Amino acid sequence: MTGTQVIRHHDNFLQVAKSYYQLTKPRIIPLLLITTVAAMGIASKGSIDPFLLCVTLLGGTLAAASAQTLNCIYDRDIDHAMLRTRARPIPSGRVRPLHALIFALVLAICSLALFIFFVNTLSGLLAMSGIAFYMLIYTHLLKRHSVQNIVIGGAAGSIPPLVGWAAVTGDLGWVPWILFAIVFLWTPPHFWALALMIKDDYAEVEIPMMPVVKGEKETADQIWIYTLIVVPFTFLLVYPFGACGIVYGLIAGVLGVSFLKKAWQVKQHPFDKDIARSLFKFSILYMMLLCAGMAIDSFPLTHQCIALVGNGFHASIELFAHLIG
Ligand code: HEM
Ligand SMILES: CC(C)=CCC/C(C)=C/CC/C(C)=C/COP(=O)(O)OP(=O)(O)O
Repeated sequence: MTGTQVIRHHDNFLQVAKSYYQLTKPRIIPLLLITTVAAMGIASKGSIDPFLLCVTLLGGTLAAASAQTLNCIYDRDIDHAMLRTRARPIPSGRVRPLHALIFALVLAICSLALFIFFVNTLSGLLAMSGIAFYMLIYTHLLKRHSVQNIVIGGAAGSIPPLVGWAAVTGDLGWVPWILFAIVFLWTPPHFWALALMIKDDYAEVEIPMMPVVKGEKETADQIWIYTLIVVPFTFLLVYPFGACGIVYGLIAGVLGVSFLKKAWQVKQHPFDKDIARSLFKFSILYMMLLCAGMAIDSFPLTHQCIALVGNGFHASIELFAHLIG
C-alpha cells in the first residue's frame, strides 16, 4: 500500500467512525449521565465508589447510544424530510439501516453485560427498559400519533436517575421516583420550547407536536403549567424526604425563579421564537445545575463546611451578646 493509500484509508475510517458516533445523538447523552450521577450522589451520601461510577456511566452511555441509534433507524423517513435532521447518517446515506441495527444491538448487549457483571441486574434491566420505552412507546406508538407524545415518552428520558440509584443501592425507593418525576415534569417545557421554534419542520412531516396541533398559545400555557408544577416538586427532596439539604434548596430556589420567569415570558409572547429559544437553552442549564446542586449537596465536605459556618455564626452572636451584655 502506498503512503497516499494509507492516508486515504485512515480518512475513510475516521469518516465511518464519525458517522456511527453521530448516530448516537451524542450531545444529549451528557445531560442524561448528569441525572444519573446526581442520583448516585444522593444514594451514596456523596461517597460514590469511583469504579461503580465509571462502569455505570459507561453502561448508561452505551444504552442511551443504542436507544438513539434505533430511533435514527426507525425515523429515517421523517429525518430525511426535516431540514434539521436531513444530514443525519442514515437519511444522508452514510450508514445503512442494517449496519446501524447491528451497531445498536452490540451497544445494548455491551451495556447489559457491563451492568450485570459489574453493577447489578436491576440497573441493567432499568437501562434496557429505557431503550424499550423510548423505542416502543415514544418512537413507535406515540411520536407520530399523539399530541401527548413527549409527555408520556418523556418517561424514557427520566429512567437514567433510576439506573444511578439502583446501581448504588440495588433497589428503588421514594427518592429515585421523585428524581424520575423531576425529569419527567421538566421534559414538556424543555421540548415544547424547542417545538415552538421548529414548529414548521414538524408540521411538514405531520408529526403531531403540541404547537402544530394546538397552536403556540396553548403550548405556551402548557409549558407554564408544567414549569409551575416542576419547580415546587424539586423541593420535595428537601422536605419531606430529607434527601437533600440547604445548599441544594438554595440552588433549586434560584434556578426555579429563573425557570418560572422564562416560562412566564413564553406564556406572554408565545409567537416569539427568540424567547422560546432562550427557554429551551435555559431548560438544559437548569437540569444541569439542579443535578450539580444535588451532587454538591450530597458531599460530606459540604455539610462539614455548613456546620463550620453555622458554628462560627453562633459563636460570633454569643461573643457579641457577651460584649454588649
Ligand atoms: C421525550 C423526551 C425528549 C424529547 C422529545 C427531546 C427532544 C430534543 C430535541 C429534538 C433536541 C434537539 C436535538 C437536535 O437539534 O438534534 C433536544 C436537545 C437536547 N435535549 Fe432533549 N428531549 C427529550 C428529553 C431530554 C432529556 C430527558 C434530556 C436529558 C436529561 C435531554 C437533553 C437534551 C440536551 C442536552 C439537548 C441539547 C443538545 C445540543 O446541545 O444540541 N432531552 N431534545
Ligand atoms: C436509560 C436509557 C437508555 C434511557 C434512554 C433515554 C433517551 C435515549 C432519551 C432521549 C430523549 C430524547 C433526546 C428524545 C429525542 O426525541 P426525538 O427522537 O423525537 O428527537 P429528534 O427529532 O431529534 O429525532
